[in-house]
Amino acid sequence: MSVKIAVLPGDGIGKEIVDEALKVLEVLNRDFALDATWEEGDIGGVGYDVAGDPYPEATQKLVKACDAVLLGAVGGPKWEPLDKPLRPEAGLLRIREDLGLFANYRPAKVHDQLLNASTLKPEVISGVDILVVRELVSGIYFGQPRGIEELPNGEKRGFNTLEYKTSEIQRIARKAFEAARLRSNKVCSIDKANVLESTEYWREVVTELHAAEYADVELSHMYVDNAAMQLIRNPKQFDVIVTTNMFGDILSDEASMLTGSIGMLPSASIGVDYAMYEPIHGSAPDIAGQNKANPLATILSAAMMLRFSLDRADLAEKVEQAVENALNAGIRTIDLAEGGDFVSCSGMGDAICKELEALA
Ligand SMILES: NC(=O)c1ccc[n+]([C@@H]2O[C@H](COP(=O)([O-])OP(=O)(O)OC[C@H]3O[C@@H](n4cnc5c(N)ncnc54)[C@H](O)[C@@H]3O)[C@@H](O)[C@H]2O)c1
Ligand SMILES: CC(C)[C@H](C(=O)O)[C@@H](O)C(=O)O
Ligand SMILES: [Mg+2]
Repeated sequence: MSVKIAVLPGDGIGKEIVDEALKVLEVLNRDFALDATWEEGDIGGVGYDVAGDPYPEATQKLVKACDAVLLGAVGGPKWEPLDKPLRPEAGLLRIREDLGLFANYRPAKVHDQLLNASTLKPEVISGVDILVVRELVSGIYFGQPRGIEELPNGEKRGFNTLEYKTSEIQRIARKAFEAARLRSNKVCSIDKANVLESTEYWREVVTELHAAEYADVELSHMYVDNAAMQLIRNPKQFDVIVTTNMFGDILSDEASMLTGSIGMLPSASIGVDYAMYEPIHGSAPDIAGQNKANPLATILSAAMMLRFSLDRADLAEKVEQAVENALNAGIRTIDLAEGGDFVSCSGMGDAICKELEALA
């Protein structure tokens, strides 16, 4: 069956890393009977430059006409002076909202070959396999009112609103419990229920849903400040983490360093009708255009796309195996190299393609 992918490279390293994932898809088309086509669209700063909008209308149409979306990254200093709604990040938030991508899966799995690439001790991280399930279309990112206003005394005030509705908490918690059943059957819900009413309510809803429908899953709750510490102290205690939009953003970047580099963490953002796949990292302006970014997070995001949207779990496994094999062979991008030899971004893409070809 032929499938069509909307490819949105975006800004900074976005094009470099997405190009490597496309090379991998080309090998799958050629040697593994994948029948995928793709069409590129603009998002983020590139969208603003081309169409005056970080989520242009043409992109809105394209993504809705495809089976899945593969995105690189958005943002960069060039667009920081723009008004908020025109900035690249606003485009990313709009595509997530427009496609209803409420569940963001961010797996942090430590590869044994990279134990020494992490800044943490090998014995602390060996065997770590955490799935962060981040709520993606609500919370403080989207709450109203928000803004920056002038007060009567001439001082200014910036404000955002953190809110969660019952249905929004239930649907993300459901996804976390269901994911846990396919893993080690443990969910840790992370909140700040001791201070914030919105997450006090989050805890209440998660607890009720658990009792009513998921009592077979082990559920614990943790405050986010403790969770940030526990992730470093003893990350192996976690299986599935479910949390709010902002806490999930922060904790997933933290969890990425257990794996050695933020360049390793893929993600899947899933809604009812659409799905998008993107690395968790940003556009890395400090290394953009230098062919040295790690493309593995994007290649592994493409693997998640094969599994969840394209009904090709068999090919997802091949890609993941090819990544394992390349790492086993000692291939490293600079972020993983521990001061030793390294390959370029395209060199890593080539190495994965070569390993894939060997699996055909
Ligand atoms: N999903 C997204 O598109 C997304 C995510 C985060 C940040 N951003 C945007 O990206 C821009 C830069 O943000 P930032 O610097 O805070 O975060 P970042 O994730 O872009 O970079 C943080 C650090 O990690 C490194 N890094 C990131 N990805 C890497 C990779 N694949 N290989 C090797 N090293 C990598 C960078 O070089 C940098 O030193 C901002 O405009 C921000 O808004 C976008
Ligand atoms: C760029 C930004 C809007 C985005 C977020 O905060 O969700 C990013 O940090 C991410 O993790 O995808
Ligand atoms: Mg982030």
